[in-house]
Amino acid sequence: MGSEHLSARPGFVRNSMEATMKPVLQLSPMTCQRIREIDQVAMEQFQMPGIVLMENAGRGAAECIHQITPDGNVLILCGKGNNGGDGFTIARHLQLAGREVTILAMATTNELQGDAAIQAKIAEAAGIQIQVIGETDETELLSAADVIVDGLLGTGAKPPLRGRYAKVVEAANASSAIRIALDIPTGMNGDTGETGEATFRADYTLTFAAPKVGFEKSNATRFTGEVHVISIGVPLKLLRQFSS
Ligand SMILES: NC(=O)C1=CN([C@@H]2O[C@H](COP(=O)(O)OP(=O)(O)OC[C@H]3O[C@@H](n4cnc5c(N)ncnc54)[C@H](OP(=O)(O)O)[C@@H]3O)[C@@H](O)[C@H]2O)[C@H](O)CC1
Ligand SMILES: [K+]
Repeated sequence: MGSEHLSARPGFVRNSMEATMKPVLQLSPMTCQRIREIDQVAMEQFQMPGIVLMENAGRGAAECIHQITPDGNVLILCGKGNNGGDGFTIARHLQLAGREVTILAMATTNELQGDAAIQAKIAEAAGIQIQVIGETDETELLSAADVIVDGLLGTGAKPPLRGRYAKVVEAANASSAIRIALDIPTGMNGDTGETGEATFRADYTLTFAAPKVGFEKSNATRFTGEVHVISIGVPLKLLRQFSS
């Protein structure tokens, strides 16, 4: 059927954004460890490579970011792990949607491992601008951003923030940008909701697979902002195994 017929069909969704599918099953809040078990089961029992989970996470988060902030340039802060890997993935999808995207990476691509390294290499090949901390004036990058995405630390964080992470988080918090955290605001313990002296103060947190139990603790909302759960594309059968 040609596209000219599609739009004639009653109820045709004109804006593809409205067509974004949501899982029929929403998981209850979980600990970081339990979330990481979802990753393991998806890979071991459902043959889903980690890179597929990361691609789903990144594409879903990019669609949400584009809906929340349809305009303005986007600066994505990428840590050394898979939270950073999500950031590299998001950069490609936002660039594809016509957005101006820059990555501020906490490590060089060849210091990365696994799925994060793959996504970083794809982003490099895609010509996405990647600035490495210490080799650029991050203060200028952060103050010029309209939207800042926190892909520094997620469920693998072990407080306190090391090296330049605290300085980057504080500079991001001091900016006038809209701040969006990936999975968990950097500096927050996803299980307890406890926050360190430097914690990313997000307007929105796009969390993967399920909300984190720490988000329910008092004053956590001050750092998570509005929480959106992003699907990582695992089968409904797996979600049912993890729904209490
Ligand atoms: N199932 C899912 O929900 C999926 C989640 N995804 C994303 O993956 C992250 C978890 O990735 P992981 O690599 O396990 O951990 P992080 O990226 O959060 O951080 C680990 C790296 O950060 C360094 N680190 C740890 N603590 C600190 C600190 N306090 N200061 C500085 N650096 C820190 C750590 O270095 P080490 O030397 O300690 O090893 C690591 O380099 C999850 O949050 C999601 O975003 C998948 O993308 C999709 C499926
Ligand atoms: K984060």
